[in-house]
Amino acid sequence: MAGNREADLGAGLAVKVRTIDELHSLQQKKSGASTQITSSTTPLSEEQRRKQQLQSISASLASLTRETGPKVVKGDPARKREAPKEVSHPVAPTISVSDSSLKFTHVLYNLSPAELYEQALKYEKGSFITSNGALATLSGAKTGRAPRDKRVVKDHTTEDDLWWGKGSPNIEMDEHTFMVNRERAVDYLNSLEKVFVNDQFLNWDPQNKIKVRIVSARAYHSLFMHNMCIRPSPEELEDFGTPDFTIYNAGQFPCNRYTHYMTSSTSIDLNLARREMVILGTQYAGEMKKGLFSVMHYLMPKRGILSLHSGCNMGKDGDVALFFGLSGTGKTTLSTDHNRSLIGDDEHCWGDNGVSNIEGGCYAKCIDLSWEKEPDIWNAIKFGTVLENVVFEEHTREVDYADKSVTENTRAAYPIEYIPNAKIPCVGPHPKNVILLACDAFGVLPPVSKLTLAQTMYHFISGYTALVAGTEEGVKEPRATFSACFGAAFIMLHPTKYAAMLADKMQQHGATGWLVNTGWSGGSYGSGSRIKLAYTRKIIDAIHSGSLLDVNYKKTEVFGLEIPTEVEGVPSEILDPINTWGDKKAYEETLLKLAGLFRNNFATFTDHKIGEDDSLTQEILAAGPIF
Ligand SMILES: Nc1ncnc2c1ncn2[C@@H]1O[C@H](COP(=O)(O)OP(=O)(O)O)[C@@H](O)[C@H]1O
Ligand SMILES: C=C(OP(=O)(O)O)C(=O)O
Ligand SMILES: [Ca+2]
Ligand SMILES: [Mn+2]
Repeated sequence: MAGNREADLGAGLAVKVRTIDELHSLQQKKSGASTQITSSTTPLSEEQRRKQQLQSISASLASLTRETGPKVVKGDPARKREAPKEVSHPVAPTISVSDSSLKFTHVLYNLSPAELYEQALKYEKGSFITSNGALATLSGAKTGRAPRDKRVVKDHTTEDDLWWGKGSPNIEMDEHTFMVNRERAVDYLNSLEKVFVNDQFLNWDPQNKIKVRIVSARAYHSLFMHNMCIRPSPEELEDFGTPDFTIYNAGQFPCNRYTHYMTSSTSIDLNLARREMVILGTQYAGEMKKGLFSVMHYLMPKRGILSLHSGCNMGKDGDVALFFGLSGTGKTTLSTDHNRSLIGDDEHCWGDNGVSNIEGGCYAKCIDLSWEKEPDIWNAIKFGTVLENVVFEEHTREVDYADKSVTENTRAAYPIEYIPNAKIPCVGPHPKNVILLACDAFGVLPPVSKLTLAQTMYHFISGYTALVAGTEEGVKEPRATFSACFGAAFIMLHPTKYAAMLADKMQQHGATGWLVNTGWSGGSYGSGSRIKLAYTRKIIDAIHSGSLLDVNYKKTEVFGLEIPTEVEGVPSEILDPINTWGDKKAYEETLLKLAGLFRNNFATFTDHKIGEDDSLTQEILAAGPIF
């Protein structure tokens, strides 16, 4: 027995392999990702399914103006044992066709975060693991969106459907130019040894789910979209089929300035008829998520569903709040609330059954992030999270969130379930409160005011904020901005269309509108200071609990806003901004200056009717500042 035991021990400790290669082959086992299909139709064999998938990807990457593109094969070119065997082209290329068709492009299909980390760390300069486990990446020369380079194809349908001209974000291009850029992007992607393909979903409302495919050249982009879109289950992926919308992200490669309509080396092109988007000349990952948001702003209203640039959360009693606001006004920060479940931080739909998040992740600003102020966001920065453009200590890899050396617009993209109280699936009932966030750099808007429906519409259409530096290119300090529907950069139809839908839904479901200034108090930017996040949170708490409906109000001059005289946990004197200004005359002047800006901005909307109801249009026009 004793002798045998020794032999057993020896056998148990030694690995049963004969070569090092065999040993390495033991390390990674195939997971049984594919489950038994229980549908009534004849199930496809694993091989048939793979073949269909490859054909679909191959079709996405086909160069439309050439005989063929390269051969598409699945798998990492670095893994020699998966030598390309399968060729998906219907016709075998002959030597008379171009060289590109003789080449192989490997497709890295829906890789896991761990695999994407390895790809990024091995092949993409500027990729590092930070001490919290996140993947730090650099987005290159562009660290914010480029709205002046966003183009939309004007064709016979979009010509009448979309909002064009002054104030519209839709810069026109023609179909031919789109195809020139598309071919440029596809050729660039096909010239690479490998591309990443993500097949994912948008919209948690099962009846209005959209299938998206993202073809990109960087693991960073693939991981970003893995986090930001809804992740399919293995079964859903097997049944994915043809995508409803495809992004070609060739961001490392510029557009050609000799191409008609091009004004810089960057172009983000949307073709609604082809259901495609092409990105050239910018690697800022936010373009992809916001590009898809634009698509939803077109598709959803066609179905009677309102698309919203808002955060959304829900209390224990099922009370839902929407947080509208431009970049940097606090949608992500304030919808991430330890006492409430998070439905989403940025993009939602409001339909007949309630609200649904469009995305599967959050994209938080992380400049000056601290555990004390934003613990949930801090804790979400861990393995799997993409940390864009942050600076870290070279040895410990500890992130310095205060460092703006690369950009002010540093970001973290993480799956929504990284927030502990995320509501999965990300849907909820009809909203009770609609909170309009404005970061007022002039420091004259009250920290909170209760709005009438007409005022809510007036401020929704105005979409005022001081654009905080960073998210859009070339903005170095806060500046007053008006952006219709708090998202003019993303809306596709005329703002009054969305406004009419919002008014209708708010009326139907009895939602209360609020205006919350998360910006300056005690003076304008430069002399005053930003309202403490802790105070804003107290104000938001009082809105959620309903207690703010039961306090006394007074009406402000000029803007005619109803402001509470007290809010629990907030010093009463700051509730009326005039109290916080030392120089009262300067306050009056600044107030009138801002009112003038509002009036000028709204002039473009005065000729438009909002919905069917003429009296509402008149009320909205009267709900602006009076001076
Ligand atoms: N009073 C305040 N309310 C909300 N955010 C504030 C406030 N003061 C400072 N901030 C900061 O402003 C930023 C808001 O950004 P974020 O929530 O990402 O905006 P959005 O999601 O609307 O783009 C965060 O960095 C947050 O810490
Ligand atoms: C990513 C963006 O959204 P936000 O700043 O609203 O979070 C953006 O506007 O580029
Ligand atoms: Ca946004
Ligand atoms: Mn945000």
